Amino acid sequence: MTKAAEIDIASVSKIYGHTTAVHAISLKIPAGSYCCLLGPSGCGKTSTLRMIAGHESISSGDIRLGSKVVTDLPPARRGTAMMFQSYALFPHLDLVDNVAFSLKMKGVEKEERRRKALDMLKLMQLEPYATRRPAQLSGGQQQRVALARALITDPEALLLDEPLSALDPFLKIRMRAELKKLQTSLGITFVHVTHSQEEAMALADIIVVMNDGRIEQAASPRTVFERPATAFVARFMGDHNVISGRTVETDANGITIEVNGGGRFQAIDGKGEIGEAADIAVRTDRVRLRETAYAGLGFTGIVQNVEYRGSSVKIVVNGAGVEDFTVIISDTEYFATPVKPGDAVPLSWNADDAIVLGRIQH
Ligand SMILES: Nc1ncnc2c1ncn2[C@@H]1O[C@H](COP(=O)(O)OP(=O)(O)OP(=O)(O)O)[C@@H](O)[C@H]1O
Repeated sequence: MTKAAEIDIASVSKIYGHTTAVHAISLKIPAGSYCCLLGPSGCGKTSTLRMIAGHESISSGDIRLGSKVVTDLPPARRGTAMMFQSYALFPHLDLVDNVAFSLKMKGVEKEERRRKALDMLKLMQLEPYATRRPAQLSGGQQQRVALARALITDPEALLLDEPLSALDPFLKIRMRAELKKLQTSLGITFVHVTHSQEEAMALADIIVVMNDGRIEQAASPRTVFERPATAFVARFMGDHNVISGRTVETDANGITIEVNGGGRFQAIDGKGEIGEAADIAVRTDRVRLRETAYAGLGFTGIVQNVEYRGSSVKIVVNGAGVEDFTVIISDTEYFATPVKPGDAVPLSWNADDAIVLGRIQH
């Protein structure tokens, strides 16, 4: 099982009646990569996954798996396999028959499909439970049966719809590591739908952040986190302050924006037209407290709230026309000289910790 296929989604839309769930998205998922489709409820990630699987028709556009256009092929002929959120196991069948089910549908004769199912159960370390029914297993074991059942068809790509959501937090983290290990050892393309940025960061080679049926950014976890393309991505990934204003200056290094009724802020790495609405992002953990701000790279604000988090402390500040500006500092730094609500504190950051965010048309 070493074959893997690139998935090429070209200008694909999904329209349900009057609702456009997916707006002409284009995306190439490299062969053998772990891709997470990430976004809030209703952003179109499940529709996208189901169109790749063939469980949902494609309203317009094309999907290729490797060199094959699969747009109009039924699920079983695409070379993909899907693992459902609820696992969709048959309660009255034992594990061998659950796992062998799709081979039975394909007309594979009994001995061969039992042998393949047992091999698959062995791969998932479920061999001792082969004669049990799903209800006699733990949540994590049921998930492994669902994986075995999807993988028995020897797919080029495995599609997973919120595969960890039914598990308790402890098991979720353990199964997450197992999924990653499995993907690495099989070498096939995984596409995994999740609304958890932490899960996507932990697993993915490519994170595709979706919002309102569109792709806001598709890049490595590090790029998505350190260089969010849009205000939506910066907010959704968390740990960024988004400052919105209008561009008042531009130069080769970037732009300066002015916040409505407030201060001016510089950011690198972006372009803008004078007078245009613009957003910049500043990492919450890159802001320094009590160092005097120099032009455009900080401001003095009033502390609104202080939250102790153990190894760090979260401080929320208002000032210069910016509300709820969040600063995360280490517990050591905080307790050396604590601040409290009502205190005025200067904040500053380095030029390369403020980046210009793009806007996409909705
Ligand atoms: N069968 C359907 N008929 C009509 N509208 C649908 C159908 N399925 C999904 N939608 C709508 O399409 C949009 C995208 O749904 P989709 O399930 O793809 O989102 P999602 O990002 O996977 O959300 P969730 O995380 O809640 O599953 C939503 O507005 C949803 O209400």
